[in-house]
Amino acid sequence: MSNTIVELRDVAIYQRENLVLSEINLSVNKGEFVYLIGKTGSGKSSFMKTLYGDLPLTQGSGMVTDFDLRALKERDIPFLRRKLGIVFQDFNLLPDRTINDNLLFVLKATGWKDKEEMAAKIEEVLGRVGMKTKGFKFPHQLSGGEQQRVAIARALLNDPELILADEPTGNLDPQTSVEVMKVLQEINRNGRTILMATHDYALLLKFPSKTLKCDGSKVFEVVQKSV
Ligand SMILES: Nc1ncnc2c1ncn2[C@@H]1O[C@H](COP(=O)(O)OP(=O)(O)OP(=O)(O)O)[C@@H](O)[C@H]1O
Repeated sequence: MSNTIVELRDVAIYQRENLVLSEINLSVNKGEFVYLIGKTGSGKSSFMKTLYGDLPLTQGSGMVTDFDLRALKERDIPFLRRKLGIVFQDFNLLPDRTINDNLLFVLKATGWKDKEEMAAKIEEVLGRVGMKTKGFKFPHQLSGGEQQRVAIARALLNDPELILADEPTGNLDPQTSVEVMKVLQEINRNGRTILMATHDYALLLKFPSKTLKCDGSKVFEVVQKSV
């Protein structure tokens, strides 16, 4: 089996007719933790959207897990998304139901049927993010950091091959950001591949890892200076 989770060759990314990024050549291997950095408007979100099939790939070639992005049809997208865990800046939890029911909703929507298996899975993912005892709460009863932990737990439900996190600490204070980051690091240590877009350079210094930068419509790997 291939060790590569993401492979982009000569990719250009457009928003409508505007070229956002071009000549992208990169791969992400299984088990890596990769940052995607760059100024606001440099194309980080467009890059992430291309990987999860929200922005069609029209130029170059791209593979994400075993999906060919150029050949991706509308009907393939739910299947691609099942191989991915996606975490956003705003936690996107459904406000009208408890944490357990938020997770149950996703399991049912992705084809799970067995009640006991679903309950066990929910307990497992909440345990991984340190939220096992809070499943009965509603999102508004949790802090931002706790809501983001739940969003990460939700991303883990279908054992994704790749976690795409777009500014996951963007709405959190510095200390809470570090806590959420530790959760992501732990998940990565357990073997999961993570690609995280961020503009939080303090986190990069605290948790150094492979870093890709969007700048001047290019994406390139940067070598972090040691602190
Ligand atoms: N739906 C859209 N339609 C047209 N242009 C868009 C759209 N979304 C983004 N853009 C443009 O594409 C470029 C890249 O935006 P993108 O959101 O990918 O940047 P970003 O690096 O994620 O920025 P931020 O850190 O502010 O989220 C910007 O010039 C933006 O104005």
